[in-house]
Amino acid sequence: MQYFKSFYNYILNEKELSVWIKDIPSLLIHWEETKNSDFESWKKIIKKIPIIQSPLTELKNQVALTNLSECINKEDILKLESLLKKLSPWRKGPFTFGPIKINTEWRSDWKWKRIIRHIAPLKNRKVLDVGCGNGYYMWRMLGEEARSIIGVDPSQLFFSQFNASKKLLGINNDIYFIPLPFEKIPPANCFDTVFSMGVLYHRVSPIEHLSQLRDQLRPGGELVLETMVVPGDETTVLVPKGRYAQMRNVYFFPSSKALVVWLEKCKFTNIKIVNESDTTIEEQRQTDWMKYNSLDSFLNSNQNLTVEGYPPPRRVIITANRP
Ligand SMILES: Nc1ncnc2c1ncn2[C@@H]1O[C@H](C[S@+](CC[C@H]([NH3+])C(=O)[O-])CC(=O)[O-])[C@@H](O)[C@H]1O
Repeated sequence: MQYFKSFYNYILNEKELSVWIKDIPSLLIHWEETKNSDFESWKKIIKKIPIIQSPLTELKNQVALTNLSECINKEDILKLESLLKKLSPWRKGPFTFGPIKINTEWRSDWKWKRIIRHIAPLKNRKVLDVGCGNGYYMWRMLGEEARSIIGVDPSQLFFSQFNASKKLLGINNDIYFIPLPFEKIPPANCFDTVFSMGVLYHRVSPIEHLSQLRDQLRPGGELVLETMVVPGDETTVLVPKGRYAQMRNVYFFPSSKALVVWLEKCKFTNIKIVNESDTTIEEQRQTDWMKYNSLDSFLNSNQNLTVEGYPPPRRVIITANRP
């Protein structure tokens, strides 16, 4: 409950989100009761993170707390760095907390750069980020002056990383993380922009996922969809037999053209492929903050196939509207 008090206040005051009041609190009570064993230690780490008085933040061009060195001494900065390291692996970022640079597995800022120029300006929009990871993009959305941002992701580690960065950045805007699987969230038909980035290939039923995204949007609202694709025409879809680039729980990798057909089937309009690019080993790599293997270990020696023999990772960004 302690985590969700302000979120409940927010949805109680947002008429269009009041449909969530019936189901979400009971789902979150169940979540509280079934948290994994590491969560308690992550909670203790977050408790030890200092509250910064008058933090100066930068969210438009990066996620940064710029005046940390002026607020706490060198020794406390080292302590803070070791606390944050205990929340590893940090996959999405980077984050700059004064002299502490969280060099994450992904250069998520590069993806944001590819996306931001193609989407409806987020200023004053009500935004939903499905599969929000540790919330990196939520901070960037706030940097674009979105009115409110709700992220949904079942990972308890990412929820903890979000809470750590929220505490450090000292931000009390309407920005909330719901640690549940998206499929459990009732349709609200009210968001101005819904993001689904890096989630579709994890879904057993991608058409259902697209329909659920549509049903969170208001009429005319914008979907920003980012997912992995394979080369091919409208009829091409790869369903890997086992893993893909060593990832488990992956199901459908359509071509971009096939994905457009899926979106049409879900009645989206104004469908635009705005970017398609190969993922490089510079964008996804092992760092001090993510010490497990990364993309270069998941490709063959020529880097022209995954270790399983599939086409290497390529990602598309598509925008579309709910009619
Ligand atoms: N059922 C689900 N409901 C909601 N989230 C889920 C579900 N299943 C998995 N996830 C979450 O979806 C995210 C997929 S990563 C993309 C992160 C960010 N969006 C990015 O674009 O970097 C993949 C990637 O690395 O691209 C993870 O945070 C999962 O916990």
